[in-house]
Amino acid sequence: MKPEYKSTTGQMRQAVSLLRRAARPDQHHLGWAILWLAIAALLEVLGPIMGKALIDEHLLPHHLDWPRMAGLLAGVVVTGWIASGLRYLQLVRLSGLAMRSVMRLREMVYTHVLLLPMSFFDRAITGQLVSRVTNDTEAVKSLYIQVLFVMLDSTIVLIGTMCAMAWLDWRLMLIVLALLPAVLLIVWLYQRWSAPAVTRARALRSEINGQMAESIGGMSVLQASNAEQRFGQRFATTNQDHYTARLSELRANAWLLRPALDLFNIILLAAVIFMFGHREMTATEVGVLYAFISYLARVIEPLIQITMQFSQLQQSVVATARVATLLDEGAAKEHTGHATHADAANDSNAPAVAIRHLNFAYNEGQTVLHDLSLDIPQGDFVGIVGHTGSGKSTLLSLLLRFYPAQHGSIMVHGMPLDAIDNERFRAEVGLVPQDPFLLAASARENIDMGRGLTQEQIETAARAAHAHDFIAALEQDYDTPLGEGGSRLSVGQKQLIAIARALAGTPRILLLDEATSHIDSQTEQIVQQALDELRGKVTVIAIAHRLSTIRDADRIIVLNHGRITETGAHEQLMQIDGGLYQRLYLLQQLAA
Ligand SMILES: Nc1ncnc2c1ncn2[C@@H]1O[C@H](COP(=O)(O)OP(=O)(O)OP(=O)(O)O)[C@@H](O)[C@H]1O
Repeated sequence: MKPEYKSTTGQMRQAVSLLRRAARPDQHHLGWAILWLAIAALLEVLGPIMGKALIDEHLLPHHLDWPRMAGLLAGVVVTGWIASGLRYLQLVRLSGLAMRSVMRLREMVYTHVLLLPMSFFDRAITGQLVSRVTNDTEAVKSLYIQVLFVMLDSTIVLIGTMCAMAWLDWRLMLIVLALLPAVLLIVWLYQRWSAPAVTRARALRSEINGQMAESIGGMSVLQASNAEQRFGQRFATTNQDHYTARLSELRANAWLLRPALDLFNIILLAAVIFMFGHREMTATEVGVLYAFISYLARVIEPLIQITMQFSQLQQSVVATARVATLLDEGAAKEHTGHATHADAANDSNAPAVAIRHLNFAYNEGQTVLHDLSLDIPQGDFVGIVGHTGSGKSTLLSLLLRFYPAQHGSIMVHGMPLDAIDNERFRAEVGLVPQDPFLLAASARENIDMGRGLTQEQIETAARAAHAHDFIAALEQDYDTPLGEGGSRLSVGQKQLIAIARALAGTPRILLLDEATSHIDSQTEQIVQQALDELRGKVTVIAIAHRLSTIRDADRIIVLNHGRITETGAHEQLMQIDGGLYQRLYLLQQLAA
């Protein structure tokens, strides 16, 4: 995934639409928050008006009406106090909204990632993806608090204060208003200056996560190839770039934003005092001056608040836009075909797999499979062999619907692959991958994989895979935690668990992608025995590098540069003088 440098407006639009989506169930809170914040702003605006009344009507004319004076003074204090209380409560309300929205957003992102097509993961970098789900969604929370609370609150206070100023002296208010566009100019300049740095800093942080995850994941290879220094240097460069990007962001803040706003504050005060200086001060104008100066702070402060949030706001908008981009990434085609298990089961004469004129390329112009046609009868054991890169795993990926074929067709039990609904398809076809993927969970959970299977189903599958005995010997048998990636098992045992997992779904077709490549001959025999017991009941399609494992297959398919060059049983293929299979087999015999 490359960092996307979209326009700020584009990012903002993306971010806002995502925020609205995530906050939809909490929308009513927003209405209430606006109402209470408006009431708080009104109360706050009342303070200087009461202060003005105290000065103009009592202090200057020495009209010492103590009860009314005490009332006005208490009014100034109490309105300010209630306004703060209301504002605090709205902050709590909006923070709750923010956290619930982030929770929803995380769920949305994770569920979406689970549905992405395999082609997406060919490009994706794990660390960056994890960063989207965790860091970026967390940054969205700041966006809620900033946009919803600070911005909303500050805008309401600003509007209230301007109205109160207009009521006191509209000409003075106009002067203040005329000067406000200067703030917008400052903010615009700041944004232009700092936006590229903000985007860059985020992208680099993601890159840092990516590098960390990659290095930790491949630590044994990294250390064994003495690459620590090189990786350390690469990391240091990215880290330095990140530091530089953050620094230019801070520079924009320190050199432009803060000084410009302070200067603006002084200009505004000077303008108001200058206007008063040019007028004949009457006694009543002292109160107005007091109220005006009080209000000026209430104009400047929200403006500073709004502008000071921009740096955080930009970071959050960038993060939110990246989450939105991930959510826009097309999910894998939802297969909702009506061809169910029952339909397929009825067609008992149809081949388990029928492939016609299949062509496939990962990237345009680089065809990996060329015009493949093939029938695999139900219950057959078929081996697929060929050189590295000949397209064996690709063929399996297409049978598993991980990628759509560009030309040609694949039928499973007489049904076009696309027409079978997802759930049935996954139940029908089991996979034992080359590298068994084990969760940091118990043996039971690893076989079950969230399918809600009974203990009996799990045990039957484990027995069929010859995994029951070693699982039963673990201290908590099926409930024993297997460690991260199944670290407490041998490679062969992991493979047997993976076979048990595939068998537990009672598939009618079992795909094995070099399932015996990492295991010793003894374990291989166990796997072989397990597969032999499935013969006739399940259609087995096995990719094999070690040809001894498919020697007894009903049919062996030899792939060469994405084309089927030979097919037949072992004996038949051995008859083809100079044939690829014969050469591969003899080579392996020699090596043994
Ligand atoms: N995700 C991918 N994106 C682009 N090209 C790919 C991808 N996976 C495989 N290829 C290419 O497709 C070709 C066939 O690869 P494939 O993995 O199917 O071969 P294979 O016969 O299974 O090899 P091996 O025996 O080494 O596993 C290779 O040239 C490979 O580089």
